[in-house]
Amino acid sequence: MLEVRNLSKSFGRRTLWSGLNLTINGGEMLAVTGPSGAGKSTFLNCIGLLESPTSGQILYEGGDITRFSRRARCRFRRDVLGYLFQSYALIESATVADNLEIAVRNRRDRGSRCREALERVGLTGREKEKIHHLSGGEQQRVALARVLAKRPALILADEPTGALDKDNAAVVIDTLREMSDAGCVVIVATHSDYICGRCDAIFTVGSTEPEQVAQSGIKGI
Ligand SMILES: Nc1ncnc2c1ncn2[C@@H]1O[C@H](COP(=O)(O)OP(=O)(O)OP(=O)(O)O)[C@@H](O)[C@H]1O
Repeated sequence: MLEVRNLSKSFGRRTLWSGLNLTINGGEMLAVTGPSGAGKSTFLNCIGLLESPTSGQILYEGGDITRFSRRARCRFRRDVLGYLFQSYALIESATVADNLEIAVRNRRDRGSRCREALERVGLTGREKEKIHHLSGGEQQRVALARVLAKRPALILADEPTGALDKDNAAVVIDTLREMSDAGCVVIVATHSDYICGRCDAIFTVGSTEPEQVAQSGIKGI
């Protein structure tokens, strides 16, 4: 379970957002929306420990991750978190297989997990290709396969379909929905009404609590 309590973020004198509260359980998928510049990426980056909030708490399984030591932050990123960026964030000069294998710590099932993940995103047989030879849609499917192979409990996806055509976007959203249904906490920053409709709740950055889309346990606190 992830809880955000009274979270605020300012850059200098500019307050992006303040007093954010939400609770999201495993098995739930939350859309984070709001106008360009509202601070969606910054919100995800605070949860992903890439940025620090100005005040408030982010609790994961009861522990305040904003107070983690350097070592605990590394462990959290390594063991819990999966990040999917609009810009893919792959190692371009490396192969598809290299980009996936780096995400799986357990050597014993590394090969099978990577194969399964590539099959799920429709890239079986492409293991030896270099990332920079792939199309944008294929690169995002590799990034998605990397998250699948890693099997994180918390997935942060920042505009994951922003640069994709309809078919590739559908693979990404269907897969994130499946991972959520399998028990992950999934948070997606998006401008897309379609993606908002696939989520259990919508959180508009700038408001203080999420709005329900369907029956779900996500609630403001
Ligand atoms: N390190 C920083 N220092 C100062 N300002 C920053 C920093 N990072 C982000 N900002 C500003 O914070 C605001 C919110 O940025 P952010 O990328 O979180 O917005 P967003 O809602 O994700 O936007 P978009 O929908 O366009 O991606 C922007 O005006 C940005 O310039």
